[in-house]
Amino acid sequence: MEVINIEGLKRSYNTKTGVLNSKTKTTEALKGVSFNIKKGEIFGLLGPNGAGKTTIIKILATLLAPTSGTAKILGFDTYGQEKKVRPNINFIFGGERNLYWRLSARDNLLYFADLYKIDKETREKRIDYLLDLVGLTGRADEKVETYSKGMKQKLQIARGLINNPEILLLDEPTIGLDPVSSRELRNIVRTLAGKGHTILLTTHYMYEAEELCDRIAFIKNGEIVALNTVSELKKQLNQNSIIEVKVSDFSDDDISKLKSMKGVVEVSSYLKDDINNIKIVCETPLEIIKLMLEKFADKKIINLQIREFSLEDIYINLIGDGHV
Ligand SMILES: Nc1ncnc2c1ncn2[C@@H]1O[C@H](COP(=O)(O)OP(=O)(O)OP(=O)(O)O)[C@@H](O)[C@H]1O
Repeated sequence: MEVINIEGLKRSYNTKTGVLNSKTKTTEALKGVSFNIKKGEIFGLLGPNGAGKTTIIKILATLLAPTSGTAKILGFDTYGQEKKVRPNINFIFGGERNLYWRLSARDNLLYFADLYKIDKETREKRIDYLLDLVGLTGRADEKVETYSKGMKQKLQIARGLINNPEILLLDEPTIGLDPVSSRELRNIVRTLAGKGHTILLTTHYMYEAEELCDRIAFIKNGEIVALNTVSELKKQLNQNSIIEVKVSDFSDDDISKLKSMKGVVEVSSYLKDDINNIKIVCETPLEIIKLMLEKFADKKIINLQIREFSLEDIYINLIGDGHV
């Protein structure tokens, strides 16, 4: 069952430039975006700064009107049917400061529960459940100002779940968090999806998207350039493999020799601690390795591995200069 339907979504921003003789500049942040998300899915929006990801989240969150096209949640238009949409959603923008720092976690949640007019009995049970879900039960009655960044972000997640929303919109949920806190948050997101919540998230962390997302849309300059599961995206890229080699005493001439070997598509390298770190994109990795060991028998190969394309390789291929 699809719970989010986006169809031909466009959004422009008009900004005035200059003070005297000011001119209006129009930015087309979304140029006709369409996609659907199924119930219980974790869907990732990936793309460079300014691609339009937050604009999509804001339109879905009923905070921004589209210029044209539609964004629907559970069949209700996020522009025009806001009152039908809002009880079913909630949103969290990474690093936002809309918690009350002088209040405890529990009192913050009580306050937000009040805004949603949640009855007393449900409210208390839900708050206990959410504090437990995000691992804050032990500190629930301490003031938020004494919390670490990770704890505040976990409380944001609890805040975002206070109305038990079917759909949760997360804009860079783990920004600025340490690896342990990020992992804990990812586990919470996974648990939520397991319970049937649908999650749309943006992130600049490729491993996060790779680990969490059922499907990913890459967005660039306000347009979707690819949309699929990670494994399908990898298949679509091409049939090549990557060989990574660490070798000492490798000259520019040797790199040129590598590049001219049959079956080699692309070679890139960088020097660190006097060791050449070489990445070879090729069609037949085993043959290339055999040839390399023959041609460069006098070189000291420290490490050699064949690996599959990562999401980061796909990102660079789609969003960057077309290379990997
Ligand atoms: N309030 C605004 N006024 C004018 N232009 C805006 C406004 N908000 C966003 N834009 C422009 O719209 C485009 C898309 O911005 P958006 O914030 O959606 O990108 P993003 O993909 O979320 O970027 P980031 O990864 O940096 O958060 C950018 O060119 C941005 O400058």
